[in-house]
Amino acid sequence: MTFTDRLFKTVEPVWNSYLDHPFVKGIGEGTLDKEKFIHYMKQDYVYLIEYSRVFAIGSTKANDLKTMTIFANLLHGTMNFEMDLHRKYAEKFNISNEELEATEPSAAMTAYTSYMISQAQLGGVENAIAAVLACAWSYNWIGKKLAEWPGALEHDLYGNWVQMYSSEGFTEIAENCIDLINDIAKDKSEHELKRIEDIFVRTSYFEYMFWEMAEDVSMWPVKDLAKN
Ligand SMILES: Cc1ncc(CO)c(N)n1
Repeated sequence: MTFTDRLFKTVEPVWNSYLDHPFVKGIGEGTLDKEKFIHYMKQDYVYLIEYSRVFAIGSTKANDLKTMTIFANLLHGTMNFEMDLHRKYAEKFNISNEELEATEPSAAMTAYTSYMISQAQLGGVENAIAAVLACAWSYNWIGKKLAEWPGALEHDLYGNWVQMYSSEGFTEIAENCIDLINDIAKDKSEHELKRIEDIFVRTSYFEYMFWEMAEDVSMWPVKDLAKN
């Protein structure tokens, strides 16, 4: 059993709950309210900007050129392949790239990305890959599941989302992350593996929180008291 086999067994119930989530089901069934999707895409764009920083930290923490290059390629793939999806959706919704980039961050987006960045900064390269793994892997896992749902790939609004996350290009990003953490885990003690596993579990919880934020179109759990 690989380390990622162990990780999947740990989080499988959490990941299965993504497929039951109304937002994810709405994408797969093509029934999602467009306004909820617009909120999600804007939050996800600024999420990916912060998430990209974790790949940059991973390159910094890498102990060899091969690993440094893997993180640099993942950074490039996220900024120039995955984020094009959001820019194309924004164009469809008449949202400029500048407006997209200036999206006000929600509490869930802030908490999730702050956790990933802090974990990556607090540890070695194993923390950086552990921090990003649930993100890339769970989306590819969801994308491939939804691709089997009738009409999901062809839906005129949400089909592109399912196509992206089930695509060969994104599968390569996810598999690069999986291969990297399995390689790094080879010489780690059980204590270290448990610590890395905890980061993966918490980021899997954060993924669910992000779906909740999208479904509820939420920002912060307090009124905008700071805004006069
Ligand atoms: C919140 C979130 N998790 C994972 C991915 C996949 O990169 C994404 N785009 N957004």
